Amino acid sequence: MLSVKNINKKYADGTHALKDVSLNLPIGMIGLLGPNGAGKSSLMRTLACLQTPDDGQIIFDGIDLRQNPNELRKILGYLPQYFGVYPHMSCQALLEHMAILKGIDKTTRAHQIVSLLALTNLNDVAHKKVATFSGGMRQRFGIAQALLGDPKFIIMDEPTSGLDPVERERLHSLLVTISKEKLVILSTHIVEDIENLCHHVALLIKGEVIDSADVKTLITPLEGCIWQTHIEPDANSGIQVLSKSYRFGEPCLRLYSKTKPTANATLVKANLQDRYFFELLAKETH
Ligand SMILES: Nc1ncnc2c1ncn2[C@@H]1O[C@H](COP(=O)(O)OP(=O)(O)OP(=O)(O)O)[C@@H](O)[C@H]1O
Repeated sequence: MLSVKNINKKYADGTHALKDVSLNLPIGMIGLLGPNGAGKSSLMRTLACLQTPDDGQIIFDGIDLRQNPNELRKILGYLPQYFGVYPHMSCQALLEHMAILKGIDKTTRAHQIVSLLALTNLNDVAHKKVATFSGGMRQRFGIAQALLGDPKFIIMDEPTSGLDPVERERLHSLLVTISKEKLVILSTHIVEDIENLCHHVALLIKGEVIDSADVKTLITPLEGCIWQTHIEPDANSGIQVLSKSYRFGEPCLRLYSKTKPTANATLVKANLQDRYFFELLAKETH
């Protein structure tokens, strides 16, 4: 559905934000996972044709997007990480305004706004100013505006950041609903969001694609090598500690080792976070 070939992006100050990025992404909900500064927003902005890459090709559904940016506008819905709103406009008026800017005719936009307000659960606040919305309501508004024009390709940059658990869950259901028969790219550094929502994940670190596959394929290389323990291994043992979290105040460590690393360690199922931390550690040590 989306094919990205050899994209590079260097900013004016010399930062090489995207290094020969190539990806083949299927339809459905796709997670773009990477730490702060990995290049996720740079890639999103490039895919949305909001900035030009130095080279490379982006093909969506047979359309070369760099050659035909106007075609992209017809099929793209974009929710940026931060978006401004006109302070005095109501939710409904702002959707109307954005629909006009997208060139949607009067009858279609009237229908779409009614259904999008219902989908995003904003009916009751349709006449309130978006500037007065809570973070969650604002993100739901962001999704409603991104869906105007029924786009086939949707880009969402960190849609759940800063939301409370209830709003996050509400947003997750909404994202699952809208990802049917569309390509939805969701950028985040929250591994749990990706595990909950995405069937395919692209892992981006320091501007490079480390891997891109379905979650099971990404985890498989670590199966049989992830161990859990509450006792820190000796610093000189060379055992790789992937993560250290706490449960009820007790430490919980996840270790990577091909053989049983310590007497108290238990073999556990690998998860996406293990793979993510494994790759981060590998990048740090190289
Ligand atoms: N306009 C710009 N000019 C110069 N450098 C930039 C610009 N935008 C981003 N960068 C740099 O490019 C790199 C990638 O940034 P980017 O915002 O794409 O990462 P990210 O993965 O989205 O990070 P975050 O999760 O923190 O939003 C960083 O080193 C960043 O400082």
